[in-house]
Formats: sequence, structure tokens, C-alpha cells
Amino acid sequence: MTSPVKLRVRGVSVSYPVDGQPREVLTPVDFECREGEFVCLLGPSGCGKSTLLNVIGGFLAPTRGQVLIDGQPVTRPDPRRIFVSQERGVFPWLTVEENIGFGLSDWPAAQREQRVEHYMTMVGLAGSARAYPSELSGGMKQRLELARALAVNPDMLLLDESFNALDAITRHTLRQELLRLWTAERKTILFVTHDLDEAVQLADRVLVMSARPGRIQRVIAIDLPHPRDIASLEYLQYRRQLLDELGLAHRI
Ligand SMILES: Nc1ncnc2c1ncn2[C@@H]1O[C@H](COP(=O)(O)OP(=O)(O)OP(=O)(O)O)[C@@H](O)[C@H]1O
Repeated sequence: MTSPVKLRVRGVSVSYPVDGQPREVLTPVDFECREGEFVCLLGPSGCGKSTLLNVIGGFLAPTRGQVLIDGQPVTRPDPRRIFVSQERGVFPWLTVEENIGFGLSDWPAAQREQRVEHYMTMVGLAGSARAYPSELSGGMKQRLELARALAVNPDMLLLDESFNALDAITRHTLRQELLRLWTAERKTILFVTHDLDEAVQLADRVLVMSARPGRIQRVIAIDLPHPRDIASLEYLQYRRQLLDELGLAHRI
């Protein structure tokens, strides 16, 4: 049985004023995401991935077009849809554990504590519970953001290059953890990346975007069960297909 459509992006385009002239960064973008789907947006730097995610998150109004979530037009950010990006950051005046517990203020204290502990340990920050963000490395801050997002149990996660500043081992661990959560709770996940392997390892579908003005150039369904064997022929074929699509196949 196919799940209902969670997200509908209809004819979304965005122009920014540059030197008094509108410059189009997204040309009409149309796609749908089903409930519980894991979709990666993959494309070259500057193609408008973050812009698109900002529109979907309700942080930016499109120049034209519309975004619908659960059939309702998106007009502003909604706490049920958590946006994790490098820029938005964590609250600098709260400690690690307070940051993770921030969205859980109406939970009973014991359950809140347990949940904070769980996500803090999951991202490897249990030893820094009382530290402030200024005392953390870039990668630790990113892990903190992810823990804070997951702790509030959103129905949709919008992740913008969220694993970017992480070392390879932490990156791998968090990918596994994200997949585990996704399998257990079937959240709808939209994951922006320019890491091709991240896309093949995680996604049900990869939306490949063209260079600016960004549009969906190709949709590639990754029909492989998890955990994915990154040395398998099928995996390498998908990887090759994405390289081709990005025009990189003969340059590496
Ligand atoms: N506020 C703004 N005003 C003018 N131009 C902007 C603004 N924000 C983004 N842009 C431009 O829009 C284009 C798309 O930017 P965006 O950040 O969405 O791309 P991206 O695909 O996420 O890039 P990256 O992978 O490098 O993060 C870029 O050319 C950028 O310079």
C-alpha cells in the first residue's frame, strides 16, 4: 500500500533582487513526497537547495507557486517540522542538556530527563551535558542540533547539509542512527546534501537538481534495502548513475 502524500511542491520559483534586478535561483520546481519517505535533494553548490528547503520550512515565501503539507498551504514555520541547518544554530545561552530539552518544556520532568539523556548519548555528547555551545567544536554543535531536533519527535525533518562538519566516523554513526529512527518511526525526511554517497546510502529517492536556476533535473529511485552494501554492484551502479546525472562521470 502506498502512503498518503505528505508534501506537495507546486510550481515553486524564487527570485532574489540583485543590483535592482530579479535573479531567478529556482525555476519552477514540482515534486511530491509521501509520508514516511526519505528524499535527498542533491545538486551542485548554489543551485538553490537551501532556498527550496527554506520555502518548504515556511521561512521564505516563494516568488511563485505553493507548498502544501498534509494538504495545507505552508505560510510560516511550524514546530512539527524541524529544520536543522548550520546557520540556525543552537541557543548559546543554554547548556547542551538544556538545548536538547528546550522543546520538551511541557513534558513531566522524569520523562524529559530520560529523553534528553537518550538523545545526548546517541549523538555522543553525554560527557558535555553542562557545556555551553561556545565550548563545543563545530561538529559537536551540529550533533547537538540534530539531537535537539530529534528529541521533539517532529513529523517531518528538513535537514540541510546537517552532517557536513562531522568527521567520517561520526557522520557514519549518525547516518545509521537517522536510518534506525526513520525505520522505527517512519518520519518524512527531506535531506539536502551535495555528498553523492550520502544520497545513495540514505534515500528512497534522490532528486537531482540542475545548476542555477535550480530545477529538478532527474528523480532517481534507489531500490535497495537497508543496510546498503556500499561495495555491491547495485550500489555502485546507482552511484555511477548519479555521477552521470551530475556530469561528473568522466572527470573523476
Ligand atoms: N538572500 C539572498 N539574496 C540574493 N541571492 C541569494 C540569497 N540567498 C541565496 N542567494 C543565491 O541563491 C543561489 C542559491 O543559494 P542556495 O543557498 O539556496 O544554494 P545551495 O544549493 O543550497 O548551495 P550550497 O550547496 O552551496 O549550500 C546562490 O546563487 C546564492 O548566491
